Amino acid sequence: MSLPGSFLLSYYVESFLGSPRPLVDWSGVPTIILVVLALVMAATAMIVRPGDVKRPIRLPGPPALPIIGTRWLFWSRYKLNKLHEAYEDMFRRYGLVFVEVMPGGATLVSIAERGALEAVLRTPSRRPYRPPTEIVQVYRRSRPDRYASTGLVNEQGEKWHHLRRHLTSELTSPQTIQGFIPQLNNICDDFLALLKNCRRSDGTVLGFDHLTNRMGLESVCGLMLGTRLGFLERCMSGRAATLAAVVKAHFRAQRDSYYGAPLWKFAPTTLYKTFVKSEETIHSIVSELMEEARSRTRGSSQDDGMQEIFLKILANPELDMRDKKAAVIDFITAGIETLANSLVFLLYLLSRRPDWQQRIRSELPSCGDLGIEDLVSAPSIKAATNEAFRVLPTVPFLARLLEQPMNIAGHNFPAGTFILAHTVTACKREENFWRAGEYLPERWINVREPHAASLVAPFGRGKRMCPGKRFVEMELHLLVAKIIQQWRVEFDGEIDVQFDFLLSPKSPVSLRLVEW
Ligand code: HEM
Repeated sequence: MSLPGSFLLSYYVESFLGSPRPLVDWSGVPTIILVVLALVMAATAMIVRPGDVKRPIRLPGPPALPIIGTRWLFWSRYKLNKLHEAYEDMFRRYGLVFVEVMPGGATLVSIAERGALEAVLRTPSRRPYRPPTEIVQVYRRSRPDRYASTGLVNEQGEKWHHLRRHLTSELTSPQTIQGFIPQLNNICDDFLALLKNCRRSDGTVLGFDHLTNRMGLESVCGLMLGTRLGFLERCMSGRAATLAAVVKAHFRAQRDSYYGAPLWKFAPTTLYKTFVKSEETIHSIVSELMEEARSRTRGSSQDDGMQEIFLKILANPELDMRDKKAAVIDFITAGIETLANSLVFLLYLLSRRPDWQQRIRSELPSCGDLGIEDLVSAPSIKAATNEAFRVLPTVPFLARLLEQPMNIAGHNFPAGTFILAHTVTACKREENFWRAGEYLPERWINVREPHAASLVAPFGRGKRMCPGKRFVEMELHLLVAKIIQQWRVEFDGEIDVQFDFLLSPKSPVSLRLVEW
């Protein structure tokens, strides 16, 4: 079926299903828009050849069609859940700097050339502009009762700066995060106990990714809400399972709104409804959790690192209560999958290096709680983690809008150009790393040139860098240490990676934890 045909069909199917419309009532406007769109596309496709469409920036790139630009590629040639492979293919076809044309004519420049990446990511900026996810913006702006802003992840300029200043100072403070280590030891021990329970006699853990998701939930909620929530108990509550599922749906809906047909902007499509449902479910679960955490902390004399972040956010008079809640939602959704996926990828890559696992084990005490000093005296863990972030990070590219005109790789780009900085593609190139395609943690201990370390940016760069970085690194190091203290990690074959707005392992993942 033709593309306009599919648009219309999906709209009418959804209309017949008759669910309530979350946007204003357009009554009939979608039909008119879609019919006009279909007619214009059909007419222009007959008279304009793809090569005739003018690119606003003269650079190589896929052929652009009228109205939909180069987006047709993601609806035909490439699969959305393999977007990372699609970009690899486009870099092969068009070179390390190429341009896509978005629906409506704006350009999107993808770069994977070292000089270009360094120029974009190192340009100092007080308020870096990361293009917001439009579907989040549209929905949150339609709910002023719940949201005073579009939130830290999606805000820009002064509003972003205000949120960032008031929400992240505790999270990025080394003292606060190091104060969390006793609780993190407990969370890791509970995760290991859960793994033990789920291990078969040969050491296989089926659905390892689901368990890491629960660990992500428990630790990020623990960090943000200041209390343990029981996601690692043997029988997980329905609420935890729901939260894990809706966070996944939330990411997928964002991915589809970005790269799929932009129909949701005109009509309440299934995609928009899925997004709204996931956002609303997350909002109501997080509201409940915040209430519970508040009453538990009121009644407890517990005075440890865990409560600090939550209580300080709650007590901050500079923030609107809606912004406090939105922040907890954003931190939790930003943290769970990223952390869980990173752990799966790291253990998968380590399974190829039993010798490196031995080396890690030899640097650790044989059992017991681990402190910062134990992690510092095990440099092989840091090397293994850095190398996993180089080879298989969960965020494969960073998005920026240029604040000033810039010359990149010999081309002049105006201010406002939308750039996708593909750090992971650059990290896999031989001119940037010695034996770039291999997982070699030793390169982080004995550097072999070329070694463009600045290209490894799993948490982003500059002032918009991930505020969870310090916490995540500590937690990943602790988890790897505790797992390797007990078991050797094995995995058969290659892991199947898909793009769910983040790079994720295709579920379910099974790996083996074998006694030493
Ligand atoms: C392995 C785990 C994680 C990875 C790989 C990761 C990665 C990233 C990346 C690449 C960005 C964009 C940075 C940029 O544009 O320069 C980001 C932003 C962000 N991350 Fe993370 N993240 C992780 C975990 C977390 C956790 C645990 C939290 C919360 C506790 C968190 C909260 C955020 C927030 C709020 C932003 C938006 C910051 C802003 O725009 O100012 N992330 N993260």
